[in-house]
Amino acid sequence: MLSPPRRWRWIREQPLSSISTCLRRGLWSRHHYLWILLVLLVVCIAIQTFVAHQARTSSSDKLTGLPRLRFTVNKQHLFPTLQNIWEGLHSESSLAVNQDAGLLHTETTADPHHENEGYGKSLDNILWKHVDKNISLATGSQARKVSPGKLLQKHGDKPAVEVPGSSVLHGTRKGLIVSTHKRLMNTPTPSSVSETHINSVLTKATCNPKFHIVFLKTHKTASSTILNILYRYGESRKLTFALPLNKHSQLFYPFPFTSNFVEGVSSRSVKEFHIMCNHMRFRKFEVAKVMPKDSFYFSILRNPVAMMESIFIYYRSIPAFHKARSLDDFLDNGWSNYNASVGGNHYAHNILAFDFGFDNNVAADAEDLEERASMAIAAIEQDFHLILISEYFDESMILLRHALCWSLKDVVSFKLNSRSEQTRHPLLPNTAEKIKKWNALDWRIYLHFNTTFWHKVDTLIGQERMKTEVYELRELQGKLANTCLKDGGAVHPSQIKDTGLKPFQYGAAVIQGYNLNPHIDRQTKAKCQTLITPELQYTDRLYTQQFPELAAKLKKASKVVAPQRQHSLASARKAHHKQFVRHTFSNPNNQRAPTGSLLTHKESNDKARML
Ligand SMILES: Nc1ncnc2c1ncn2[C@@H]1O[C@H](COP(=O)(O)OS(=O)(=O)O)[C@@H](OP(=O)(O)O)[C@H]1O
Repeated sequence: MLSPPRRWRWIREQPLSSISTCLRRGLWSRHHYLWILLVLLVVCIAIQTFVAHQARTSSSDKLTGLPRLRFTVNKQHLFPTLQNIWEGLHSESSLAVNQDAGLLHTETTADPHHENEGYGKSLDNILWKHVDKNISLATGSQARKVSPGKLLQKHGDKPAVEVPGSSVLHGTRKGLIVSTHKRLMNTPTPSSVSETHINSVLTKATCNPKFHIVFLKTHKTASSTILNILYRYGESRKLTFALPLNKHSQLFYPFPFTSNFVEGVSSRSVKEFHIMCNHMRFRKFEVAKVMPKDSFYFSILRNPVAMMESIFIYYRSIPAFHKARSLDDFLDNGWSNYNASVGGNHYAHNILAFDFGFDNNVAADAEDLEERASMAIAAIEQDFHLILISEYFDESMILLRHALCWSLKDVVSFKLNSRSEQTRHPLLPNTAEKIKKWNALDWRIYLHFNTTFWHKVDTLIGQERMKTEVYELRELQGKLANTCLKDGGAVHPSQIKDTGLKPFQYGAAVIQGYNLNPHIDRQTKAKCQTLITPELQYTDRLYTQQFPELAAKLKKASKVVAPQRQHSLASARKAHHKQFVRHTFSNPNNQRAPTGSLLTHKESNDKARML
């Protein structure tokens, strides 16, 4: 062993050419601690670089759908989504939540819907490619251009329908104080989830599109436009609809819904229904017999003031309105003109409450009005995941698309079932107040859900994001109108060239429709046509696709009746319907059915007029 001074000398005397010698020299030099620090520094930098690289890789994995984890980890469990939160909050127990989430996950990977997704997408792509082409053409001066505003009324800052009293309504946009509110605070709603959590969900989330859906189609609330969205979504993905028995257009409204109103239930010919969306008088326990447990329930409400103006024109022929010279005349003599036990009169009084399955006959000064309103609101909160607002249709679509985990393109639409200006009647200043009083139950329900709607917007989406998405949606709709429509907007029914696309006309209303742009190719035309196909024709088509044999039988039956009667189709259905209803309502359990005509306004009329 060399002593330290001799060791330094020996190292210094070694040739510098060798690296090991160099290192040894450094380490054994008097500044060797500096070398140790340098090495530690290099190691630290290397570790940091490695960690940063790993983080980048994993975040890009999340964005691309976690490809590395896909086969081993359930994404839903990694990042709770907006959709999960909605479901979770409405499930009856945490156990149920877990079961449902598991169910959804299994179905999402195993369901033919997902295998078929490409089918729908490829057809959609044809349309969207065409739209994009049109946009680039539209930048040239020759192109027809339609602003989003021409096709759809702008909402948000301005009410969709200017009715006296709408300022009152807009005053309540956020600031509702309904006596029922406190009581309902304990009801779990999506709004009770913290905003921070939701925002983090919105930025990180991946989610699975929902396709088990129940839409309660309320009256005169823009529900036909939503029906069209659901029909298109389902048809392009080959989903199964819970359609009315015997090719009816409605689920035997106004009778309280019963599971055997649905085609394929009694015969057990349909294994699973994906979407239920035709008019019905809601009864949750009966709907639940038909629809999967994890179904998403939603509906739409409209300001009862604007709604009543629409109803008065559309259902002008119901007994309650018969004698009235005007809406004011009816409202001034409401109770003397209105007999609740006469068929069809339910349209005239608290129709929203009626459609949701409640007793609609309550006076504004009734002692139990507040209690009944609270109960109705609590029941709706319990049964429905989301309640949309017609006045804010575009905002509603954004909320819906997030809840269902759908794309923006999935919720584009053209306004359907809209009256021409000539059949709209401006209301006198105090008429709005009279309507609120006459429909006191509906008014309370509407106020409550108008508030929860905006609360959801604030907590789940945020005002800024909502504005951006509404803008994008309107842009898309404008572009779609440029591609699909002749003259870019709705026309008087007499101007509709293709009679198969003419909407059903009823009462004193003139319901507008659309003409297709004649300069589009066949495939694009087929796709555009789905956007403007009215409710009755589309329901007919889906029934024929889903039940070809039954549809053929019904067609044959109607041909037999045809020579005897002009109104062949309606008559055949009427016979089937009467027989069915007699059978169904001879059961004492179904005695809740209201009296009056067995057929609804749409069904009792001559469909041949329109088909
Ligand atoms: N996108 C959009 N935004 C706002 N409002 C809309 C939209 N689509 C339809 N509508 C209006 O909704 C009314 C028709 O409602 P429904 O389709 O539910 O009627 S029906 O009960 O099925 O007959 C009807 O109202 P009125 O025109 O006042 O009668 C339509 O104009």
